[in-house]
Amino acid sequence: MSTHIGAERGQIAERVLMPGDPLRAKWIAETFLTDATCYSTVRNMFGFTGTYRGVPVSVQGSGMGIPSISIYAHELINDYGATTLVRVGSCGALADSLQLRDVIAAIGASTDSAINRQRFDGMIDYAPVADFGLLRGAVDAAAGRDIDVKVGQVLSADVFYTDRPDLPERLAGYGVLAVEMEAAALYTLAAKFDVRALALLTVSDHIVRGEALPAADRERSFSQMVEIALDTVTAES
Ligand SMILES: O=P(O)(O)O[C@H]1O[C@H](CO)[C@@H](O)[C@H]1O
Ligand SMILES: O=c1cc[nH]c(=O)[nH]1
Repeated sequence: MSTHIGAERGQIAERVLMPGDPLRAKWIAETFLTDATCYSTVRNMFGFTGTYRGVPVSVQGSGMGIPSISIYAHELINDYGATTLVRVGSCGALADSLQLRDVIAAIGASTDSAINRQRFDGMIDYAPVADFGLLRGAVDAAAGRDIDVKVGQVLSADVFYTDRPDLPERLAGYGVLAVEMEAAALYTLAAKFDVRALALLTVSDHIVRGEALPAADRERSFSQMVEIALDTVTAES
């Protein structure tokens, strides 16, 4: 096992879906995968492997925030050989055009995290971006299911209860659709280790309008996003 995942090498598929919520991981495995088995309960950050249309797929909870997803993505890639990581998360909408339950494919992720300032000595504003093949695959998969996926940039915020709500709202004026807390780290680590990553997000609340879905819906109702993710990761097999 690795430091934070209780699986043997070979128990985790090359294709991994990564919800922040470990109970969303359980719901995805039980609802969408065939013959899913749980390979890790360490810290209750559940991981499952099964098949989707005959292709091995794993689902690993990432936890909330950049430090947590960085640990799981690092170990999935370096200890278990994961090559395709698709985050399936929730987000808070900034753009007026977005409605609750809309699905976003994050083409890039701005962040207020210092991870890349540290990495590049504060000299470079690194731009974490999605893998283009996965992004195109997700757009095609959504079209095949008649789902209107919104492609755009998101903010990966370090702080959920921010003292500076003016900053995300200002970013909305620069095309940032929504706020979540992990994509920038996932994209950066995927680039560092030469693997593929994409963040798909479902709008669970609207930050500007003050609308929100309940916790049970965030855990167990984002079927469209999950189906797009599964179609995408299994498209080339
Ligand atoms: O629903 P998940 O995937 O956890 O994603 C979003 O929800 C959490 C905050 O409530 C953060 O992790 C944010 O990125
Ligand atoms: O990070 C997040 C996720 C959902 N909603 C928010 O407002 N922020």
